[in-house]
Amino acid sequence: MSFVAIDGAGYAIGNGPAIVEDIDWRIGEGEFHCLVGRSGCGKTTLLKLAAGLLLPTSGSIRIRDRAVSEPSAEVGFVFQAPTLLDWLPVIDNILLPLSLKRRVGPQDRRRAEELLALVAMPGLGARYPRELSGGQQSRVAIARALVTDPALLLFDEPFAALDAITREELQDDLLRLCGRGGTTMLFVTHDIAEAVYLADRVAVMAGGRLCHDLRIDLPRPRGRDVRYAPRFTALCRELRRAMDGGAVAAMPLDAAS
Ligand SMILES: Nc1ncnc2c1ncn2[C@@H]1O[C@H](COP(=O)(O)OP(=O)(O)OP(=O)(O)O)[C@@H](O)[C@H]1O
Repeated sequence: MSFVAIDGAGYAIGNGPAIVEDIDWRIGEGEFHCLVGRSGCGKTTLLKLAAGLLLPTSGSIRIRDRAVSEPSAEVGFVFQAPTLLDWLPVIDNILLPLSLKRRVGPQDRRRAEELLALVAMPGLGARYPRELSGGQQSRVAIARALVTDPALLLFDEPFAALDAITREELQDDLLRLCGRGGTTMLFVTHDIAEAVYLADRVAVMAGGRLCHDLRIDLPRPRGRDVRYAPRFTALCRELRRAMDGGAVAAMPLDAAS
């Protein structure tokens, strides 16, 4: 049994054309998968289906063999914009998913402080979002998504608005978080190099369908030097060709696990 199993999933609005169509995809527990594709090809829609924010109009999406029918604490979502609440200090922004459901206690606060340290912002819990850089706000958004200990974490181009250096630092933070194991990640990006650096597997989407998938065989742990390796460039080139329509390959996307 795969951790995430997407079988023939599609989504259309009313009688309109399908926005995503015939998606078959398997994600093994603890794996990091990326989804790349041009603007408007349906990436966000697929992510929303996995989050239970939309329901498929055909096929099915299952997590741990249970159909996804609504948002749940098991699935965290990191959006393109950090969407922090300006009037709450950082620590309360991180605790928000818990405080919306129940009273938070000292143990929750300790956990939030730990998460802040994990995203390289130790001791900054009393600051307000307006006192943070864009990169720091993104880090807080990641900590907030982790506070419920989700089994699956979904990212919708979370670093798109950041400068290249900050982006690389956040990618390294994310790899460090993955190194802790446990959380399965599905990450949407326009950026091919970002996908290759982060992922165990990358799927390419075009016109609402998955048209190519590639296992990333770069060794882990990955550090900055990997970006200059010939294999890294070759993998980026293959994905670029697929995005240009130059390669169509084996589907469905079956995780080895
Ligand atoms: N609620 C909606 N009503 C009508 N059309 C929609 C709706 N949501 C998405 N679409 C259309 O579906 C297509 C896919 O949208 P989606 O946001 O999933 O693409 P995307 O690949 O994430 O794009 P981007 O990379 O620009 O964020 C787009 O053409 C979009 O206009």
